[in-house]
Amino acid sequence: MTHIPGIVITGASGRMGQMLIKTVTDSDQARLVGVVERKGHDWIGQDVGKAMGGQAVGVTVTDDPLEAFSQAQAVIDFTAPEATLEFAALAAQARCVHVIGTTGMSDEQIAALEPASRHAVIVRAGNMSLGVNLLVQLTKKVAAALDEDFDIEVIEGHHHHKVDAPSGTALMLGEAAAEGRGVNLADVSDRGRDGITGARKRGDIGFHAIRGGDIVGEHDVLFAAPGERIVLRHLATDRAIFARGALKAALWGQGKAPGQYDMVDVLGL
Ligand SMILES: NC(=O)C1=CN([C@@H]2O[C@H](COP(=O)(O)OP(=O)(O)OC[C@H]3O[C@@H](n4cnc5c(N)ncnc54)[C@H](O)[C@@H]3O)[C@@H](O)[C@H]2O)C=CC1
Ligand SMILES: O=C(O)C1=N[C@H](C(=O)O)C[C@H](O)C1
Repeated sequence: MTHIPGIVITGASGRMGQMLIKTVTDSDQARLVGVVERKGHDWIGQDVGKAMGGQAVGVTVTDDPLEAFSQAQAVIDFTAPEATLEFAALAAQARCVHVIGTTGMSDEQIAALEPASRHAVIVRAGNMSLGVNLLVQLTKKVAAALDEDFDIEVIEGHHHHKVDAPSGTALMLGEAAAEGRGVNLADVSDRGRDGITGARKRGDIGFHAIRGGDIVGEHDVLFAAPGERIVLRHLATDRAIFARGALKAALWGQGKAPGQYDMVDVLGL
């Protein structure tokens, strides 16, 4: 009989947490074995199906991540940077695949994942959807084909609850554009202009963030030259695309060598 991996979802009550719980419980390729919320949350101790307003699913929400991880083969984590760092150490201790969707991590926080990745598989991406990861590849290609006559701007839109900007996806797209051009993103990044900024610097990659209503996630990469413009666009209309990608990553990571991977590895793009 094929082994069906047990999955823990962190940030159970969040927008992505609830979508992930639904995706895993609906799947016949994985089992939901644990759900974690932060200490003091009113879901702790409740059956997560009931807490979500539906039928009981036989999994109780806990604030003890290590206890939950020790029953599992993978942890899917869409929470917040500090929580994700704590979960990385615990997932490594439990030898679970750690799928990280959390965005807004600083360079130092990303570097701090390294010790955990010596003991366990980490799959991290600012966007787990097939469409965006394909767009990343296209952005790299287009940027490599065009010279600096084409100004590159990344424009993103999200719901009014989002706490980080630019989005993780915008940064992935900016990195891809910089890589295609053969430059360092840090050297050319220009974020959110305001005031008398002076004329646009040739070669810069600009970032702009819109926040409003219930926008799930929208990303444009604009290549603008005198006389013509190219726009590469991804529109997310359903968070299920991120949850499906994350579950795919959790299954893909089973039996892989410890290390850090991304969705390009998972999807073979
Ligand atoms: N990579 C991707 O494809 C995607 C990434 N995201 C990212 O996922 C993250 C979460 O997004 P949302 O679900 O919209 O946010 P949210 O605010 O709805 O949910 C976050 C959840 O994490 C929980 N949490 C925070 N600290 C915790 C801790 N120490 N222990 C346990 N739980 C903790 C909160 O209580 C909350 O339930 C964000 O960083 C967002 O940018 C969101 C969608 C797609
Ligand atoms: O916070 C969100 O909602 C999203 N976050 C990710 C990001 O920062 O790019 C992915 C997606 O766009 C939704």
